[in-house]
Amino acid sequence: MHICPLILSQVTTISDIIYNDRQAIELYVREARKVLDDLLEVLAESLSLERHVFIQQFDTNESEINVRVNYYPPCPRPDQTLGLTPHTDASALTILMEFDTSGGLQVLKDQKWLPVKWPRDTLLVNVGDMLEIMSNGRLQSPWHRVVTQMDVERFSVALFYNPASLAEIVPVRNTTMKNESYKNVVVGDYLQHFYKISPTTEKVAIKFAKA
Ligand SMILES: O=C(O)CCC(=O)C(=O)O
Ligand SMILES: [Fe+2]
Repeated sequence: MHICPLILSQVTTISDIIYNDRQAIELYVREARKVLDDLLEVLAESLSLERHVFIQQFDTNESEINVRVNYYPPCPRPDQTLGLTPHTDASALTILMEFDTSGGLQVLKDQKWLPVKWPRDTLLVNVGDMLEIMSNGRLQSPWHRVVTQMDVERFSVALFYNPASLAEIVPVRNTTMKNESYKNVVVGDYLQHFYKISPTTEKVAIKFAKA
């Protein structure tokens, strides 16, 4: 469901009909945006960068928030069926909410799929490709997937935070650091590329933004 900018969100979607509570979602989105903006500043500081380097790339009126509701029904053959295929999020940051603690989200680390530890009643924040590009690789978007389970259904809500579609994101540069591997990229161009080649079997979409 497209939420921000508001001008694009007037269309009634199937999610409106199913969840019938747009106001609650909009309130959630407003509050989430504050948390995300704080996080962008704190993440920059944690990398010894100027506090504003990431957040300045998000226009207050034009930056985009999209919400996806994921439903994973119980599955008789979890060994043969994934809930969500392996991917990175194209966003800058994603906030994930799940409605029970049944698990299912996994992240690839050292070539192994590991269950993500997700304490009850907590939100999970995921770094997406656009923040990897903006941070010039100092932050990495994880390759993740969701597995199904035989007797358990699961809901999650993913909130994706992106700079405006026409914005050109600019990777931070620091001549004393190695690994300056990304170039400027227009958000809309990146998204178009990302969805054109997705799904993939490894993290290839982001090569589009390599210098
Ligand atoms: O369901 C989850 O926990 C993860 C969802 C996710 O990765 C996504 O929607 O991009
Ligand atoms: Fe994801």
